[in-house]
Order: sequence, then C-alpha cells, then structure tokens
Amino acid sequence: MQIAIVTGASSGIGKEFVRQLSYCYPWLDEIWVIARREENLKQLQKRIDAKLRILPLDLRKDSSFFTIQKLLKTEKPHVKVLVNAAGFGKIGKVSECTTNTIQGMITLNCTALTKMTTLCLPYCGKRSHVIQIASAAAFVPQPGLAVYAATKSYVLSLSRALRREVKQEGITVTTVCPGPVDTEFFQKAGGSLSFAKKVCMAKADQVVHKAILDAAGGKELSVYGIPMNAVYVLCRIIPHRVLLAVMNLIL
Ligand SMILES: NC(=O)C1=CN([C@@H]2O[C@H](COP(=O)(O)OP(=O)(O)OC[C@H]3O[C@@H](n4cnc5c(N)ncnc54)[C@H](OP(=O)(O)O)[C@@H]3O)[C@@H](O)[C@H]2O)C=CC1
Ligand SMILES: CC(=O)[C@H](N)C(=O)O
Repeated sequence: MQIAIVTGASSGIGKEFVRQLSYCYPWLDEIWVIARREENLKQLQKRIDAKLRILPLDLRKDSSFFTIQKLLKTEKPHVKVLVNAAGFGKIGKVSECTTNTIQGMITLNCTALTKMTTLCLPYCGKRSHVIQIASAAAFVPQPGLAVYAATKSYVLSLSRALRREVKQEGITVTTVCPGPVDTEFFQKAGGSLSFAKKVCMAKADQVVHKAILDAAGGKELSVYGIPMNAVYVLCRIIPHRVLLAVMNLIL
C-alpha cells in the first residue's frame, strides 16, 4: 500500500496538502489524515476522490503515537509523502504566555513533528518525500512570537540535518517556510496582525502548490513569494540585531 500522511489536515495548509496530493499523486492508495477535529476530516473526504484514513488524534498526547505506530506496524505501508503541518502559535510577549501555551507549542511544533518523522522514516524509501512545515519565522528571532519562532527554527535545523542523513536512502526532506498565510492560524494566535503581515499574506493553495513542486524537485527549502524570498536573503546578510530593530518598528 502506497500512502501519504498529513498532520494538521483538518484546516489551512494541511487540508490544502490533502486536496492537492489527491490529484498530484492519484496512484496513492490512501491518504492518512491526522487532526483532532474528526468532523472536518470527514467533510474533507466528501470533497476529494482519494481514499482518506481518518485518524482523529491529538498529537500532544503520547497515546496518539502508540496508535500511529501500531497502525504502521499492522499495515506496513510505503510512506511516499509525509507532511508535518500540525502546529500553532500564540502572539504576545513570552511573559504574557501561560506555561501551558508555551509547553503546547513546543510539544506540538517540535516534539510531535520529530516523533511523526522518526515513526514514519522506516516506512519511507526511494523517492519518498518528507515535507516539514516550518515558517519564515524560522529565519530570525521574532519578538511577540518568540516561542513560536524558536520552535520553527528547531524544525528548520532538524530538517536540514535530517535531509543529509536520509539522502542515501533516496528520501528527500523539504522544509517549507511560508510568511503569513490566510488560514485559521491568526484567529487562534490572538493579538493583532501588523500592516506588514497583512500586505504579505499568501493563499494556502499557492504555498502548497509550490511546496509540492519543490518537494518533487528534491529542494531543501520551499519559500513562497517575492517578499519572503527577500526576507530569506536579508536574514542571511544583515546582522540579526539590525533586523530585530527594524522588526520592532514594522511587526
Ligand atoms: N498561517 C500562517 O501564516 C503560517 C502557518 N505556518 C505553519 O503551518 C502549519 C499549519 O498551520 P495553518 O494551516 O496556517 O493553521 P490552521 O490553524 O488552519 O491549522 C493547524 C492544523 O494543526 C492541527 N492541530 C492543532 N493542534 C493539534 C493537535 N494537538 N493535534 C493534532 N493536530 C493539531 C489543527 O487541527 P485540529 O484543531 O483539528 O486538531 C489544524 O489542522 C503550522 O505548523 C503553522 O505553524 C507557517 C507559516 C505561516
Ligand atoms: C505565522 C507564521 O509562521 C508567519 N510566518 C509569521 O511570521 O507571521
């Protein structure tokens, strides 16, 4: 059985991946979709042809990983595509975040992504693609979204190293680093959206379209749009203390 696995499939970027994978990879036997909102996953099945295996799981819970591990052991699928999209962020100073929120971001954005990746890798092989959803927030620290940005730096660092480790096996790892994307993310994140972010807001379908192409091309990074590619270059050439001072003014 050849499958794709998508976490965070109940909305936004993850949901868009499921939709686009279903027609870019029509030969997949199943797409395993993971998120807590089962109803959203059921609704998604009504709108696409691919067979979905609905896994309503909370990835902050250890028990969810036992379920996934058991399923992988039973089905022994070839995981052709793994998309780790589940994640969230909270806007506000670190001192204003509760320890629960901070722990939640680290657990979901870092620990769960790492666990999913390590659980699935033994089932990946030649021409399998691991697609990790990081963020442009991974490029430079982001006051006001500090813990979230730090979790995304972790994802980027982990995924770039992993890419080298699994290259020999023919597995590619592509890290997707979008700027602001129009999804439920910012409703859940609270706080207000800066003018700069509103201007740079991208559509999920375009970010995902590029990510799927970049993964198929074996690229290391997928950065959608001119503004975020400019941010990427600036973050590499301008000292971060200067960037942080500018960000303080515009974000
Ligand atoms: N929107 C943006 O501007 C950007 C987003 N990103 C990243 O993209 C990814 C997707 O976000 P986006 O689509 O925008 O936001 P959404 O809020 O629309 O999607 C988040 C997804 O994560 C799932 N999720 C949240 N908590 C859990 C949990 N405990 N267990 C399992 N699944 C969970 C949600 O499903 P459910 O609630 O049903 O569990 C949902 O499917 C995230 O990693 C985010 O950091 C990166 C850059 C920019
Ligand atoms: C939410 C995001 O990840 C986005 N790149 C941002 O920094 O706003």
